[in-house]
Amino acid sequence: MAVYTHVPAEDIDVFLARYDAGRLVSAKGIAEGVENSNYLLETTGSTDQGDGQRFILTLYEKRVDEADLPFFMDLLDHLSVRGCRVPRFIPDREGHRLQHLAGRPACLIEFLTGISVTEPTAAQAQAAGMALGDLHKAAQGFLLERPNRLDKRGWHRLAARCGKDLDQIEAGLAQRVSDELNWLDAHWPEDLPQSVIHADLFPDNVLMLGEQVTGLIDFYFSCTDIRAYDLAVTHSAWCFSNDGKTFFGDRAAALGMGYDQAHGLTPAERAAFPILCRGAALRFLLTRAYDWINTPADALVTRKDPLAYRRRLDFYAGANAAELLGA
Ligand SMILES: Nc1ncnc2c1ncn2[C@@H]1O[C@H](COP(=O)(O)OP(=O)(O)OP(=O)(O)O)[C@@H](O)[C@H]1O
Ligand SMILES: N[C@@H](CCO)C(=O)O
Repeated sequence: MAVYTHVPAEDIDVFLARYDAGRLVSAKGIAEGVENSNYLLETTGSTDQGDGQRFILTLYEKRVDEADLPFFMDLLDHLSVRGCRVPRFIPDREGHRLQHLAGRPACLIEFLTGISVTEPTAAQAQAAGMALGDLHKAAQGFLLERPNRLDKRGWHRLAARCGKDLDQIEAGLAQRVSDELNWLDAHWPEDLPQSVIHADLFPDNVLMLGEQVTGLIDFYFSCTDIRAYDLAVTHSAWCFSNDGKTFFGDRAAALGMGYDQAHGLTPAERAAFPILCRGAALRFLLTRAYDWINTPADALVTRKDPLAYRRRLDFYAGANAAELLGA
């Protein structure tokens, strides 16, 4: 589930009155997601904003810093103007995109159609690769910057906060993480091109109709970092079974092909790709491990399995760029 903050329908109706979005017809809490509270709103509205008369209402909970919201808002406007299917933040009649509701920062957001796939096909992975390449092209010229709090230094901080509790998840995991951090410190590429990246392009953040991408959502980790690292994150999320036990080479080759069609990797990015994938695997291993350790087992939020990413890490540690991206 992801409705941490319950808002009475009457309050949503009052909130909506600030916008040219019509009156509330229904408000349903959205179960998916773990970070924020999301509602799907239907309105009577006559408006040229949003897709039909549906909107997303997001209340920001723990990990999103209110001070970062202008970066996300301006980024989505920039990408949208350049043809990317991303949800814009909707301004109220006075031009304000950021509001407060039930004591939380809250925004009304464009609704995009589509569903997120759970078992992507190679053709869907190719479409996701193209959409990521298009995003990187469209991001050129976006001048705002946001540091990646989950960069290598952030991984060290997270590992320190998890400490020996990592061994409660799996015997030897604390040492494994420490060894990997040392290896990445010695090998992480420092001179690859940087840009704004999505940084969390999992299948649940890509809306699709069949093999067409209809929307990229959940930009709340977007930041400035190594551009090819974004492809590594996407690779880690799209090219394995959920438990990380099976690598799907056909999806990986298709993802790489799609990215090449839209943007492409330089030889240096390609050579560094296995290292970037190790970093991506460690990043999700650590955030999942931190949540695992700090979320009670009986909490309403389903904890994601950190070991699914330890297995990916093992795989990446033995792989070369040709295996990961197709010849
Ligand atoms: N603009 C949108 N258009 C259509 N559906 C959306 C939109 N934004 C969010 N959703 C729906 O809400 C769900 C949760 O959104 P989102 O992924 O942003 O939540 P979150 O709490 O940030 O979760 P997480 O970070 O765990 O992915 C999505 O899976 C999707 O079903
Ligand atoms: N995509 C992340 C969760 C939130 O970003 C994961 O699967 O661990």
